[in-house]
This record gives sequence, structure tokens and C-alpha cells, in this order.
Amino acid sequence: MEKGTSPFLRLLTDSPEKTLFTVGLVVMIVWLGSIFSYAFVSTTEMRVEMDPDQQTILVAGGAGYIGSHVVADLVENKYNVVVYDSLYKGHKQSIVGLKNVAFVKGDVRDGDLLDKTFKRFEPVAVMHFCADSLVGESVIDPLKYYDNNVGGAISLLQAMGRNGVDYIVFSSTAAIFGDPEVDIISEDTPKAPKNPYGETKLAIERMLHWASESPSSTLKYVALRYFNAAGAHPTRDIGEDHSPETHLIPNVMKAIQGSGGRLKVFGNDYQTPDGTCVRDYIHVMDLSQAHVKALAWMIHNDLSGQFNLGNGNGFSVMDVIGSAKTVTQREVPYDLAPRRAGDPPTLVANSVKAKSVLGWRPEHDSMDDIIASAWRWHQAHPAGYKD
Ligand SMILES: NC(=O)c1ccc[n+]([C@@H]2O[C@H](COP(=O)([O-])OP(=O)(O)OC[C@H]3O[C@@H](n4cnc5c(N)ncnc54)[C@H](O)[C@@H]3O)[C@@H](O)[C@H]2O)c1
Ligand SMILES: O=c1ccn([C@@H]2O[C@H](COP(=O)(O)OP(=O)(O)O[C@H]3O[C@H](CO)[C@@H](O)[C@H](O)[C@H]3O)[C@@H](O)[C@H]2O)c(=O)[nH]1
Repeated sequence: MEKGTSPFLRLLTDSPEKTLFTVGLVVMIVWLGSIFSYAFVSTTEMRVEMDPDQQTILVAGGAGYIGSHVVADLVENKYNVVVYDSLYKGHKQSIVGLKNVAFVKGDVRDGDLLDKTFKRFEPVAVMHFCADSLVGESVIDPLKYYDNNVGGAISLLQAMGRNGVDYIVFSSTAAIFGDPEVDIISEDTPKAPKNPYGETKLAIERMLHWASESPSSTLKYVALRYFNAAGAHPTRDIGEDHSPETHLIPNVMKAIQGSGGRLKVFGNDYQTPDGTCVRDYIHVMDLSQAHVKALAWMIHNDLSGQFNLGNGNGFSVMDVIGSAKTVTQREVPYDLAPRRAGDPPTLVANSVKAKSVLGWRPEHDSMDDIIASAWRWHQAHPAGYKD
């Protein structure tokens, strides 16, 4: 051993036997270390360095349709993002290639993995998109909805509490209003969900309220009640790909492309101008902007709030078909079908509060714009992310 080597190292290597033992010990330590880190790192399939000067947001469900658009917008707005998603419904392709984005594959009901993720990435806030969200399925299997939606939210809130994270933006829905007596729905319109999906979302809103009201609580939350999200990102290669797909606009696209059979128009005997259901379609990029603004508003003012998010314009199913025909210059093959259970005739948002409080302005409120962006994505990906 050379002069200048530490006495401790000399002690461990001053005979061939000791050297062999020391090398074996080092190999063993490295091996055990790699097993230990694998337990966590194996769930972190995509890791990048985060910018130390930026705040980090944990986006649960960030590999899903709306979540992936918000992740891209958060990056644009100079946040680091940790996407936490089981990929049970989402697509990893929807978040690849973004700077300052890490990915943890895990279930939001897994408190241990949430704790490790909070400790490792130290997010200042959470956005919660995870849910089961098929109305029909929720009627058939309500407990699945209470388990994933309510159970997931409880697990996330508890992990936030354990890790000192005070801010959450939650994906709520127009479905909490049920079948309202008014056509234009404001935040104060009575809530009366008509199915377990809407019930679970309202239960989470109530839970957030009480959790933030408790005397010892420092929790602040924003519940964003989306009306009908639609469209795709204008520059990133991401869009809407659910399986099964139940939403009108992607089903119109598929019918045009011949990949989803003929479109079924569910009911033409509603009390609406043309007899088909009227909805408020909001471009996913406008929804995304609302998240970025809500996050900044909540943290800056240390306040909670609920906001309805829509364009304030109603479009019937036949309006959507007409616009799709104009934009794509293709026929939309469709058949009239019986009403779909649970569909209210008209749901249109009053989003004055989001505009005045958050300073939010939807920029893509024409149906043709929404359809054009969805059409670009579907043309590029006729089989969704599988392409
Ligand atoms: N799409 C709409 O028009 C609409 C309207 C109103 C409200 N919402 C709500 O917005 C949110 C996002 O909707 P979306 O259309 O993007 O849905 P989505 O299914 O595309 O995305 C949800 C994501 O959450 C993940 N996820 C679900 N359960 C999970 C769990 N237990 N643990 C970890 N990850 C889990 C899925 O893998 C998926 O990536 C949902 O909460 C939905 O209820 C959607
Ligand atoms: O193949 C189809 C699909 C839908 N529709 C009709 O189109 C309208 C819109 O349906 P859809 O796109 O499935 O959206 P909604 O049922 O309105 O539900 C969406 O919008 C709600 C808020 O308004 C959210 O709560 C839900 O999560 C979200 O899926 C409804 O009248 C449907 O009956 C059809 O006629 N044919």
C-alpha cells in the first residue's frame, strides 16, 4: 500500500486475505444498495434531473387525456412535474420527451409509494386527475367508483398531510349537478348527482371542504368542475384515447375514419332545439390553462375555491356532427339510437367566476376549432397511442 493511503484502508488491505474480504464486502454493499434502490427506482421508469430553481407539482393521473395536456402546460409555465400514474387507463407516450418531468408508476391508493414519492421530489402542490369516470359503469359497479375515486382521494390527502403538502387542484365534473332545473349552471346551482360517478366526485368535494375547514388544517384546494373536455394539443403529439371510448367527439372521428362503426346518436326526442342532447364542449387546452391559473391563484392567495369550467355555449349532438362534416369534409355515418341512461338533456356552464377570479379566458370556443384539433390527432393516430 502506498504512502499516504489512509490507515483504515491499510488495515483492511495489508494481507491478500484481508484484501479479498474487503473487495467482497464492497461488492456486497453495492449489490444490496442496488436492490434497495431498485425497489423504488423500478417504479420510476422515466427519470430526469429537475430544475432546482423551479417548484415541483405532483400530477396524479398525469398520463391520462386531460392530465397529459396539463403536464405539458405546467412545463411551459416553468414547473417541474412528477407524473404519478398507474397507467391503468393512461399512456406513457403522452408524457415522454418533456423536460423536468419525472414519472412514477403507482396506484394513488398506495400510501407507502406516495410517501416515498413526496419525500424524494418534495412537491409544493398536487393535481389529482385519477378516477374511474364512466357513468354507465358506475351504475353497474358503484363500489369500484367509491374505491378508486373516494379511496384514491383519501389516500392522496392523507399522504399530503403526512408530508406537509398543503395545496391540491382536483378534477371535479358537471356530473355533480345531475339533471339541473336551470340550463346554465353556476357554482351555486344545487348539486344532485344522478349516478355513482357524480356522487363520488361530490363526496370528494365535500371531503376537501371539511378537510380544509378543520381547525388544525392548512389544506387549500381548488375543485375544477369540467364540462365536456374535447380536442387535442396544437403542437405536442397528444390527444384523447380512452378504452372503451364513450365520448362523442372521438366517436365521431372514429365513425368518419371507419374504425369505430357507425356513430350512434343517443336520443333525438329531448326538449332541445333539435331533440338531441346539448353540451358545453371545452377545449382541453383551455381547461389546461385554467389549471395553471388555479394553481397560481390558490398558492398566491392561500385560498380554496370551486369553479365551473365551460365555454357557456351549448352544442347539440347534431351540431357536433355538422361541424365535423364541415371541418373534415367527410360524411359522418350515424344512426339514431335510444336515449343513453343518465344523460341530462342540457348542460351548459356559467364560468363567470373562473373568468373574474382566476382571470381565465377560454381561447378556443368555436366548435370548429375543437373538432379541427381532435381531427388532426385522430388522423395521425387512427388507433390512438397504439400508432
Ligand atoms: N374527460 C372529460 O370530459 C371529463 C369531464 C369532467 C371531469 N373529468 C375528470 O377529469 C379527470 C381526468 O379525465 P380524463 O378524461 O383525462 O381521464 P383518463 O382516464 O384519460 O385519465 C385518468 C388517469 O388516471 C390514472 N388513474 C386512474 N386511477 C388511478 C389510480 N388509482 N392510481 C393511479 N393512477 C390512476 C389513469 O391511468 C389515467 O392515466 C377524471 O378525474 C375525470 O373524472 C373528465
Ligand atoms: O357515441 C356517442 C357518445 C355520446 N353521445 C351523446 O353525446 C353527448 C355527450 O356525451 P359524452 O361525450 O359521453 O359526454 P357526457 O356524457 O356529457 O359526459 C362528459 O361530460 C360530463 C360533464 O358534462 C363529465 O361529467 C363526464 O365525465 C364526461 O364524460 C351525450 O348526449 C351523449 O348521449 C352520442 O350520441 N353518441
